[in-house]
Amino acid sequence: MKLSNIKRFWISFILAIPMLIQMVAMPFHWMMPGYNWIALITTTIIMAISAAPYWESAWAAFQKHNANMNTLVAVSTSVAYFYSIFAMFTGREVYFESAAFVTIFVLLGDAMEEKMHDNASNALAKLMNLQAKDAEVWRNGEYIKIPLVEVEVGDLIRVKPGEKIPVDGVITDGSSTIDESMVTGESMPVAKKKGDAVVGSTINSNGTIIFKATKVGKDTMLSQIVDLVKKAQTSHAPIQNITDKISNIFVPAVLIIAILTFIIWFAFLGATAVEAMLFAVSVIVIACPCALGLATPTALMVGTARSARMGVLIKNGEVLEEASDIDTVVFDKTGTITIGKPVVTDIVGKQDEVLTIAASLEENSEHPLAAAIVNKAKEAKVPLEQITQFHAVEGKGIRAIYQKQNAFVGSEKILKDAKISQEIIEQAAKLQSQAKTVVYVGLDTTIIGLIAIQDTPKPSSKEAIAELKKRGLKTIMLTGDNEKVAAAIANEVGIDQVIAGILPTEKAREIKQLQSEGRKVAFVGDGINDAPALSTADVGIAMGSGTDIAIDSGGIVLVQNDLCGVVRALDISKKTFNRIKLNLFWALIYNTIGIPIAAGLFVGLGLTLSPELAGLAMAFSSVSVVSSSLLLNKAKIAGDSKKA
Ligand SMILES: Nc1ncnc2c1ncn2[C@@H]1O[C@H](COP(=O)(O)OP(=O)(O)OP(=O)(O)O)[C@@H](O)[C@H]1O
Ligand SMILES: [Cu+]
Repeated sequence: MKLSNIKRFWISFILAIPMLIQMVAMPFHWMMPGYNWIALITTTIIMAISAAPYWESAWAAFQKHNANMNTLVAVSTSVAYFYSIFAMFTGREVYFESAAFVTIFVLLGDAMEEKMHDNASNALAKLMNLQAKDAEVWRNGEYIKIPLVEVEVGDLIRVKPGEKIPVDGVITDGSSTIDESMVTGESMPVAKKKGDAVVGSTINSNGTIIFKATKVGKDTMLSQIVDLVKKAQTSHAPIQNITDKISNIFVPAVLIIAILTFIIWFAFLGATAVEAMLFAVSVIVIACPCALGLATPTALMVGTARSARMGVLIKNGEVLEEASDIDTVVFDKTGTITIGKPVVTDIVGKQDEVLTIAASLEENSEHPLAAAIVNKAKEAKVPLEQITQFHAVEGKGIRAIYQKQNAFVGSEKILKDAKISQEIIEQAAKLQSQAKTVVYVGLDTTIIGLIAIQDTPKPSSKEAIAELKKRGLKTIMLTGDNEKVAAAIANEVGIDQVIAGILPTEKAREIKQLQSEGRKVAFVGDGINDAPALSTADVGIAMGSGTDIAIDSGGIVLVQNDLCGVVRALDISKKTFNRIKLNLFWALIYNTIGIPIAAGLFVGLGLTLSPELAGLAMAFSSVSVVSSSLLLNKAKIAGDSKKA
């Protein structure tokens, strides 16, 4: 028979009601008829149902020469129980209620934790239930409704206004606004048109759209989020090692203190054996560190779920602990601080010639700047020419043979011995100071022109950086771009410091350098080519694009492509970790204050603690730890408008 802790708690509690009545009636000198027998029978059932699992676990630990929390529960309850049986048949006073209530109170803590686990997994199950049940899919010349599980990658799916989008995909026809709040935490609906990505389980509000499924089943973004949160909730935080260590010394120490308490009272202070035994049992009960064991997991469970609702996915307790202690935030520039969709703004030199050569080369490049130049060429309708021997010089630019001449496009670093006129130098400096990236376009040893490209900061970057600085964090921008451009952008968004002109491969080294100066560094990047920097930093924060999450790359993943998520991530980590510390404090203070009282040190002041009261205090400390963790749902987090 496998009963849940919650059920066991209620059964035991109901069985214990007669003993409770007797305890209340005691001061009025009323004795329940047949009380001893009633107490013996009900307590025996309670021991069998509720105490036995603790005894078994304690016995298993004892065989391995270990002692754990269950040892304390087992020793205290079995001493009270077996002594009471002995007392009953030798005509002495019984203490069945001590055994029963200590068991019930220990169970209360366990039941609360179980309840929290259930609630947490229910919340996740609810998230999965957000999925549509079926989908309207194009099959054999018409749209037909099929169950969700039968949808395959590549299917064309029609979604009408007010319906749920069944799986992840890309719109092929139509446009609409879509409510993505359940996945991103963003409450504003997002306008989407042909070519835009959609996420399963979000709600289509006003237009009919047709989209092509790209991810189904376990691969959808929602499934991945649920998986990640599940893992995070049951993960371990390093601070728990302290808890484990404390428990390891604690339990044997408590048993020794209990034995000493018994000996001192009985042998030196003139107490009867029964009185001395009750002091010892109280010591064991009050010292039971079950609240200590609840302190970290319950807070982690609430904190990681809360952050997921805001579009911040924290991978595990270790990341959360690190993130609570960050003093420096390093940002990648392109696509992180800026939108990442650069556009050509100025061309210096013979416009058509410069653009033709640059675009002919850039057509072969994957760099974001290349897309800007190729787009501009299309817009200006200049013809592109064939090139040969293309090669990209990482972090510098590109080279190729264009009409038998050496052509190149890139930063100062690619120029080598090309001659630059004073006029070009001045032009470049002027454009750079306007926060525009300047690339040089050259043939053999002459610079034939410049192309200025602008990538504007995201609207939220400035505000997010101001919030970080308000929290006393140092902000640094890391970029391969030129110093002047970097400084201009940094100035625009309020970044403290720039590290510019570095190669992509050097980014991780720059972070190590900061760490060697004693800084605790978070790196924020887009997760595509920043993997080494993300993993070198104490905390790697990877930005998602709102429809795709780079789950592997960072310890923290932001669902939205927005720096406000960084502020939220650091805030919730700090709040959760502080809550863990507070929980540990409360869990320990009960034991520390309780033990001397239970041992009878303050008998002179009339202050004592019976085993039942000790059990109540212990239960109360578990309850206060669990409630304190639940309060994290209510803690104020910047930018979280949703009520928990
Ligand atoms: N395909 C290219 N076309 C033109 N210039 C290029 C190209 N690739 C690199 N460059 C030049 O090299 C510089 C550094 O490039 P890199 O890719 O390291 O960084 P970035 O994209 O400018 O900025 P960030 O480091 O913030 O992503 C660019 O600013 C540009 O001047
Ligand atoms: Cu306990």
